[in-house]
Amino acid sequence: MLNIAVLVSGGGTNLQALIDAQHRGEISGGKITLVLSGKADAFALHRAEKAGIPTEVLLRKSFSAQEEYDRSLLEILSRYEIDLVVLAGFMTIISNHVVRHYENKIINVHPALIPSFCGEGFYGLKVHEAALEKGVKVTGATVHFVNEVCDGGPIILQKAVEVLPGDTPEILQRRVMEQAEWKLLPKAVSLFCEGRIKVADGRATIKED
Ligand SMILES: Nc1nc2c(c(=O)[nH]1)N[C@@H](CN(C=O)c1ccc(C(=O)N[C@@H](CCC(=O)O)C(=O)O)cc1)CN2
Ligand SMILES: NCC(=O)N[C@@H]1O[C@H](COP(=O)([O-])[O-])[C@@H](O)[C@H]1O
Repeated sequence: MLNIAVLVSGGGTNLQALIDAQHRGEISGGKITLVLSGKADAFALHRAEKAGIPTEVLLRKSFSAQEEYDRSLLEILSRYEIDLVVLAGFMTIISNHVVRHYENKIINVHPALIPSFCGEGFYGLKVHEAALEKGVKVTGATVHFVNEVCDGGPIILQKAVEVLPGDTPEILQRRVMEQAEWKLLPKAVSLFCEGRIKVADGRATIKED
């Protein structure tokens, strides 16, 4: 059974999708054993506590040096014997040092079809604001491994979502969450725990069941 840490910063709807999938028995071979928040007031922490999952808070601004933050993050992940790290609305860029410790063992969900609307500065509603500003007719969500490049890691799963006339960033965000993020992330975590994701030449492939 793999130990899964879910890193959060906000409302935690993607965390909730993972918790619900686990309760439905859809994440075979893995268990959420830690929720770590980058913000002390994240509602995601309440979702974890309600589900009986241990929580930790680690604030980047509490550390003067990146190395100290990295050391603390790695110590927590080691203490909980974490095998897979899931970034579910986590808004801190993970350093190369930490990425190297968990190469192809950190999964992130991004609310756009990478390589569109991604990278530094593209997070939360800002992603959907950019999509609407550009006038795209289709957007979606991407689940990918995390590497040194923000949103640049091997793509695991993607799902397209229609942009509709009259969409606001909030309406579009909700549709992308409902139709894509909350389906893709549990699926990707389950595939990882089943050992069905292989990475070669910077690309991820899914082994047939
Ligand atoms: N090494 C990596 N770290 C992280 C990745 C990644 O792909 N590689 N993904 C992000 C999540 N994310 C997009 O999916 C993302 C998060 C945050 C930002 C961003 O620009 N953040 C701001 C600060 C925002 C805040 O503190 O409220 C910033 O760094 O200036 C872009 C993309 C998680 N980490
Ligand atoms: N670049 C990262 C990023 O923008 N992540 C996005 O933040 C939101 C978190 O919502 P949640 O806390 O309700 O899961 C989600 O839409 C997620 O895709």
